[in-house]
Amino acid sequence: MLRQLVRRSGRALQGSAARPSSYSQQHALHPATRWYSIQPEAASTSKPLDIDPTRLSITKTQSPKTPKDPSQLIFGREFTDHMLTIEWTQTDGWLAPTIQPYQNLSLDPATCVFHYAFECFEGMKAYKDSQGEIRLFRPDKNMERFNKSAARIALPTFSPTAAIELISKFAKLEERFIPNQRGYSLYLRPTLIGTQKTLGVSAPGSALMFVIASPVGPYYPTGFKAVSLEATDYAVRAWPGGVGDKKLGANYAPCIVPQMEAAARGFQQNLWLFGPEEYVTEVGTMNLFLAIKNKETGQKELITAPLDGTILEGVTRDSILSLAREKLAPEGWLISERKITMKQLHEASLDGRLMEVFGAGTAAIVSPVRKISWRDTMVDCGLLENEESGEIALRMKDWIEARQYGDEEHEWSHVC
Ligand SMILES: Cc1ncc(COP(=O)(O)O)c(C=O)c1O
Repeated sequence: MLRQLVRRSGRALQGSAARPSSYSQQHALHPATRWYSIQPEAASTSKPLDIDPTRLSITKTQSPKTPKDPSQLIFGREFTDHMLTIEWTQTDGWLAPTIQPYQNLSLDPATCVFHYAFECFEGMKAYKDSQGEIRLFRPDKNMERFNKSAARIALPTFSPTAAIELISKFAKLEERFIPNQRGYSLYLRPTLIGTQKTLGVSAPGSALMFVIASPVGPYYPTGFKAVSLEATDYAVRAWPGGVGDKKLGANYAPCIVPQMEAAARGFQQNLWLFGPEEYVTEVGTMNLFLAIKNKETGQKELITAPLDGTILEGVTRDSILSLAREKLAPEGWLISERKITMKQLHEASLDGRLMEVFGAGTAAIVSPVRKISWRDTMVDCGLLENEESGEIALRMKDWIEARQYGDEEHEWSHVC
């Protein structure tokens, strides 16, 4: 693959003209962001092409795998037979997409992704409904976030609808890997890397988007298991003006040591706090929700941190907020995107006003929290001893799954 890439990049650098494409003529590149438009050479050539699904070529594997027994699946260890790849060069734009047998990438050691972390990714899922149709859940949100991440690190942006069309074809091709049971799905990992061979620190002149797929089972195979968190006060995941709100690989490696430290003390995840106020931001790789009763009025409030640049704009977070506004607000709940400090959370717990706490993300949908270790205190998050989840987390999981598996026909569900 790399040989092809280098050959194409070489030709591109000699200034070959953009190929005509009816798709590309109809669909302009994703609105050029500030970050995209500062790539000087890209701006000076004829208009590079957007991703064009009509140019897709498919090469099927000669040695198809037998899908693993669903009960044996471990998250992210098993992969399907094929991968979707789309190369990009500064001059030609996005080249013809291919679906080809799953294989190693071969990249020169000087490739910029290895040195300066030109990498961003997405995490999304395809589900099989009761009719056997394959459905993506809110892929438009993932592609919107993918473009924002790419633009921030000078990687090329693309048409979200074109990418969704290709990912849909890819997911459908791999449908035999998606078990026909509730809780199972195909985890899709769109990834974009800078592939230019250079130690110079500059915008990559070539890139590769690839999508791989991994069949996954229920996060909690035997039902919810509430987790315990350790509040991390010695390391910061994200800060205003930083890139913590983008899904860059470079954001994840530095989180592992605090995670390991929490694990060494017996906690499943760490809770990221921010600033001297110790605002509660995210938990591990999930957004965080709290259900609290107001001290004076007793009004129930569902709270999550605001999108101020220090948290990832989770698709699940957005889905929960939307469902809460649709279904909980009429029951009298206040739905808030606002800051809350660890001290306020602790006070609510001591007063018996903290009803429940849960993480939210694509992998688990919701992850109930039993307790949080903070300074020398263990903060109780409102679950009874024999309870593994609060009511809101349970209801959210049911509502979201109904839309993921197409039990409830909804615009969030994209039939492939
Ligand atoms: C840091 C972080 N926060 C939150 C989330 C949840 O986002 P989503 O709901 O889109 O999976 C993720 C998921 O990958 C994440 O990595």
